[in-house]
Amino acid sequence: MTGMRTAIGLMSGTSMDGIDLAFVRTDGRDRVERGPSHYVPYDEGLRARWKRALATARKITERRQRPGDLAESERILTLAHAAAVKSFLYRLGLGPEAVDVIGFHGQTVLHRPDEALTVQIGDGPLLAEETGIDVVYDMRANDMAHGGQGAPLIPVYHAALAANLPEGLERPAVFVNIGGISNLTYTGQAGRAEELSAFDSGPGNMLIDQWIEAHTGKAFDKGGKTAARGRVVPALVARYLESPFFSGNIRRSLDRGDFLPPKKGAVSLEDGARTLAHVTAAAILKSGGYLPEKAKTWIVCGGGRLNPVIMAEFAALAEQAGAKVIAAEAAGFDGGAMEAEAWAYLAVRSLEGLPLTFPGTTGVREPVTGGVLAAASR
Ligand SMILES: Nc1ncnc2c1ncn2[C@@H]1O[C@H](COP(=O)(O)OP(=O)(O)OP(=O)(O)O)[C@@H](O)[C@H]1O
Ligand SMILES: CC(=O)N[C@H]1[C@@H]2OC[C@@H](O2)[C@@H](O)[C@@H]1O[C@H](C)C(=O)O
Repeated sequence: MTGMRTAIGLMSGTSMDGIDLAFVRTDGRDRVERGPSHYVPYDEGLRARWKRALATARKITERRQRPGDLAESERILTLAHAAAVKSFLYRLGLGPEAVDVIGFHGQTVLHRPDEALTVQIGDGPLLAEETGIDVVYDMRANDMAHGGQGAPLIPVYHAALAANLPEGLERPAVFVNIGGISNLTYTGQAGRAEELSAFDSGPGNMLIDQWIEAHTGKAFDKGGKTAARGRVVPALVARYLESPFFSGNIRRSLDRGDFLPPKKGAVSLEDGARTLAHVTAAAILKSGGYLPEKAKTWIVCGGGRLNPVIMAEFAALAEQAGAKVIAAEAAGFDGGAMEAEAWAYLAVRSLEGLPLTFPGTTGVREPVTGGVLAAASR
């Protein structure tokens, strides 16, 4: 029988708000025991640094290039992750020997699937040295080398979770992550990886975040309070939904720069926030039309589930389509930790040489494994 391993997954997503950590015991197949999770927010200085890194990274033409101060940012990001791992272990009363492997996502600073170019800053060997734990990192590269779009990678973890969906939940159930960007996973009737159908579905919170920050200096619309005071501006919604991304072409994954917030002054702060919350929900429904079957239940994870206006807009649109929207917690999962859990699971799959991606997830030619191992010297 294949053994279980303990892993910590680390996710610094496109919202660039902080580091999610999760502890998982798994065989990298269908056995998954979810453990505790933790979150370490970035301070304003770091968030500003990652934003500058996105601009600097536009110069990159080959994924190993680190123009300007990107190498320094990579080191700072890695050390922030090492500190987060140490504080997580300290809280759990564990030492590094209790963990077999870390799954390290790093920070995406550039994603151009059409040019087979995806760049995550994050120094795996440095993280292994700092923590004393083996690290699997750079999990998107091998997929791209085999014709995939390098994202999304979470679907194979959704497939493992789908094996344990609660009774009474109407199928098909589709996982939706509403992070900076949103993405969908249809796991198929049997929850088998070969039946997976997954792709990015549109802007998640990133437009709302940028809109709120430009007007108020705050990082996001906490509790959807600003959006709740506004109204939907249909002409603005139409402009977003007319994007060729929604017309069923071949793009399965998005970059932060693929959608931009409205120009300041185009509409009021409140109407902008409300309209963008509607766009987030409408984009999911629109992209959901390309799944093999219509969703009956949408299981929402990611920070967007904490924005009641996004959730209300989504629930209303889903109801018109005969479906229900529930937060991941209502299905027994942790909607905040799911991506970090996935990175722990993927790291174990990588060690096992199991595929991370499939034709139905990233468009890769055939199922491929991925990730690079940086061994710790213990
Ligand atoms: N209490 C809240 N009220 C409203 N919105 C919230 C709340 N908490 C988090 N969010 C939103 O969720 C975002 C963070 O979501 P999440 O951590 O899932 O994104 P991510 O993992 O960085 O992105 P991705 O999944 O695209 O990589 C925040 O930037 C904010 O927009
Ligand atoms: C290139 C990149 O970092 N993509 C992210 C982003 O954030 C959400 C969506 O776009 C998803 O495709 C992906 O992250 C998740 C964790 C994934 O790969 O499954």
